[in-house]
Amino acid sequence: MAIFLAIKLDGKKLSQKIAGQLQQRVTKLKARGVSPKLAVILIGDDPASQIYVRNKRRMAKKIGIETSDLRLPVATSEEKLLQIIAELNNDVTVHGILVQLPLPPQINEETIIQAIDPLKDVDGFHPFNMGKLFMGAPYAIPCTPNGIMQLLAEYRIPLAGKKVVIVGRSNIVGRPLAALMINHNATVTVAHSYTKNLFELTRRADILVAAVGKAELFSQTAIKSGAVVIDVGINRNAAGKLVGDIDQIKVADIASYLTPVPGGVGPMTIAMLMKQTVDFAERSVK
Ligand SMILES: Nc1nc(=O)c2c([nH]1)NC[C@@H]1CN(c3ccc(C(=O)N[C@@H](CCC(=O)O)C(=O)O)cc3)C=[N+]21
Ligand SMILES: [Mg+2]
Repeated sequence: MAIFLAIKLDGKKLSQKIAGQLQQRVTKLKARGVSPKLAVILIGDDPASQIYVRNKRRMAKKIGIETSDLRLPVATSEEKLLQIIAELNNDVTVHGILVQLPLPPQINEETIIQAIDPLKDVDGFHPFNMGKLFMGAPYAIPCTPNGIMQLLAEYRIPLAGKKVVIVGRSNIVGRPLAALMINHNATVTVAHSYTKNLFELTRRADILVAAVGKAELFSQTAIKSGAVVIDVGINRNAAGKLVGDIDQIKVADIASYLTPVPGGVGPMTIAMLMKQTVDFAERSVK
């Protein structure tokens, strides 16, 4: 069996390169009197959402994108949230709207996602955008899957004809990533909690994407020698350390490429959110 020392798929580095490109586009937009603006709504105190909000504010500032962060109490009603979304939809100075998920139980996620103007839907979660994506003609692309695709492209990792196994079928990651991979001619399998003999399946993958939210679930026995491994998980282990769904140390010895946690998929998600906002702002003046 060949021994690999996985090459790091450096999301932090690529996200900084993308930020530099976006900065130039924002400068041009501002010269034309358009200041790209992203509105973020955060309800409650989901830990992953807190990290996301903090890091995206930082990157937006660096690029020159305006942000308005609205923090609402966990008891906020659906009616109130719908009213805020309607105001943002009608505000011509706002180019992108993002409502942090998950939402508290009194608010229906589907109702909220459908209320966002699809042309301002930076997450790409609206049925219009999901439908376009699944038909192979995307308008807005969900940020985490888009970030994964950009990272694979940067490292020239071919997708056509490759066996891709995605573990996790969320609307945020698994489902839209499957659509993108199909659009790039990969052969895609989506596994989930009902999948039988999970590791037998993942061991056949040329490219494995782990998006289940279970700390270090996948180790050497789950992975083919030389596989490309993408770790989407953000979990806390028993010691309170941020860890992915992949046992990074063990898998680094057999994978050909591996995304670290942190510094892999997370920063790419944010870079794609920024890119989507700038794309929307440019489309608003074209
Ligand atoms: N509508 C919606 N869209 C989302 O895309 C969405 C969401 N809601 N809710 C929460 C999850 C989670 N998420 C993260 C993105 C980046 C990092 C991130 O920056 N990660 C850094 C963490 C580094 C640090 O510890 O600061 C890294 O992996 O390197 C984390 C989490 C987006 N999500
Ligand atoms: Mg995301």
